[in-house]
Amino acid sequence: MRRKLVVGNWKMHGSIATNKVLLEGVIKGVGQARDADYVVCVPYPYLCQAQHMLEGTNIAWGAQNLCARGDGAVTGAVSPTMLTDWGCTYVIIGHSERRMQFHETDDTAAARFHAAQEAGMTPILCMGETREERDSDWTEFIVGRQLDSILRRYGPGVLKNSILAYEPLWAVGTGHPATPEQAQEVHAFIRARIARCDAEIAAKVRILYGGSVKPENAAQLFRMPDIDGGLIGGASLTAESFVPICLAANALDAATMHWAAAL
Ligand SMILES: O=C[C@H](O)COP(=O)(O)O
Repeated sequence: MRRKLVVGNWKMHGSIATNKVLLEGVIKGVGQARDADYVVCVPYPYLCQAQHMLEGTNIAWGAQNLCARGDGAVTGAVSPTMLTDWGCTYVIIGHSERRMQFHETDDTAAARFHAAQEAGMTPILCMGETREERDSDWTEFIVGRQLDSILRRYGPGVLKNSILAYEPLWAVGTGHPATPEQAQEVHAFIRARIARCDAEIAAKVRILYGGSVKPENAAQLFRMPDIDGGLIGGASLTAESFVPICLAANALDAATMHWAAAL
């Protein structure tokens, strides 16, 4: 039984004042929701604020990127141990915005994925195809390549302590999410590809869907058999939209767990 997980990715949004309102609302809204896991990935300058406000709650915090190297002469970079110093337990790796706008590659994503694990964090590896790639029927090729960049370097064992996220670029920030069936198809493909290496790990790894998830569509997406929660961008910026998404995951998980326990 895979526990549902909802991760908010604030991207480059926030201020000390607005974060305070948002986090207070999220703590109030999901503080009692213990049947799923919740994380917020905040911009670096707000890690201190996240730690201060979330320590001792059921909401974890993380970063949106890291440098694969240890402390050293790398101007502008943030090392894995700097993140763990602020209590980060998760870090997003290979988000499409990093790949497109900062020229990050499968190779650099793999190195950062590994560095995050070495520092004791759980990396959230993002994968997904563009609209053109989907229209050319390349979805499995692109997502398979992104997944294989990790598998072929480190083997399936590294997926024990990691999260995968399918985020089709055509759905990110567009208001046009993948249908539950479209997302399920790719999630099932990812799981089957891992199962070729290790069936047990494939059955256990959590695969999130990201791309225009809203309170209105979250439950339908999360109900699909291979979708284990969501990576939420725009809708994670207010408690009014993020909390219902978190609660959708919580309610589904609670219902599924009670059902499974009754068998
Ligand atoms: O990391 C989050 C994704 O990029 C999804 O963003 P979105 O929910 O604004 O579409």
